[in-house]
Amino acid sequence: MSFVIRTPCSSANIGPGFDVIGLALSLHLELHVTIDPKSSSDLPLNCQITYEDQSKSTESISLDPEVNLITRVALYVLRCHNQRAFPAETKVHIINPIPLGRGLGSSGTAVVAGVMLGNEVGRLGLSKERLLDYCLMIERHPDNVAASLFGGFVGTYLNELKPEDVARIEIPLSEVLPAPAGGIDTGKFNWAKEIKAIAIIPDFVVPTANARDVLPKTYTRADVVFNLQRAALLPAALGSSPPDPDMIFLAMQDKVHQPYRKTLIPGLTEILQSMTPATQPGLLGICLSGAGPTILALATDRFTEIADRIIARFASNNISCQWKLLEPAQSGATVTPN
Ligand SMILES: Nc1ncnc2c1ncn2[C@@H]1O[C@H](COP(=O)(O)OP(=O)(O)OP(=O)(O)O)[C@@H](O)[C@H]1O
Ligand SMILES: N[C@@H](CCO)C(=O)O
Repeated sequence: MSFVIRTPCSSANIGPGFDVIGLALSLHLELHVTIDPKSSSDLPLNCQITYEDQSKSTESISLDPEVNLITRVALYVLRCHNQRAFPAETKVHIINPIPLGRGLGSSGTAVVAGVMLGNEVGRLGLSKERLLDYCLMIERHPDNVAASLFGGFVGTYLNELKPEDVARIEIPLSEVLPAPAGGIDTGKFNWAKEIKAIAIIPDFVVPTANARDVLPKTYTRADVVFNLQRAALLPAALGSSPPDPDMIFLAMQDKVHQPYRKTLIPGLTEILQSMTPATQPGLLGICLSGAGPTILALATDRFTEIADRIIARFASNNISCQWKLLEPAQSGATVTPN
């Protein structure tokens, strides 16, 4: 048996939709999987991992199936279904173009790929809605994993779990969560075909955990209302064709996470304020991608000019960047025979 799991990366929040709104983007993690029970060797947990880095990341990825995030998640799903290891002679070749720890959802994408892998090799036949529950047991916020799993531009939610249920991660999910814990709204939001995403990816890592630690525990009513007003506008603004640049720019403003993350990302405030649709033709809006440090600029044209302006701002803080022109990935995670 041989198959490929393809999972898009994501940009979450898109400004005001902190932990709620996510967008799947056209940069895909691939797992090339073969299972050959006839060949015999003594693989740990029956699994051999090989890794091809196309992301130019400096961080190394473990090839131990009990440590590697993708296979660890697959084992969690398998063990919840009384399967202790991979089927004999499972080989997983990972091809990863997603930069690690930069705000393009590398970990959420790996978690989605991992639950898809567990579902396939264990022949579990779980629905994507149920797979999202497994993702949430690991990732805990739904915006990035829901975008990678379902694809497109999504609004997501979590049901409230009791803390004791959340803590029972080793218990089979069917006992912890008889009903789905979270999901996406009744459908995906529309995305206007003219809008492309420019990802400007600085050459340093911000672990998401650190970027969450700098956020306050409480907010003023004024800041909450500010974000709610803009988050309510955002899907309509980004779904309307032709796009209205002023409406999109306004709808992408945020007071819940970006202002606090400036301590981790030199020049962040200046970059977010450095241009508007009035001063940069083609620009629609600009935000931090995920927990950063990547900047996501939405635009209809002049992509190189917009990227160059943001790269120059980072350069004035001695930070180099790469950039990519991406589009929404509508299909989400897929499995195809090889
Ligand atoms: N393909 C992969 N294989 C194994 N581990 C991975 C893979 N991709 C990411 N990871 C793990 O996830 C970590 C990065 O996760 P982190 O949540 O900090 O950032 P991110 O997901 O890239 O950004 P964000 O959540 O802001 O979008 C990496 O350091 C690595 O340990
Ligand atoms: N919503 C998350 C990013 C996605 O992992 C955050 O901003 O911390």
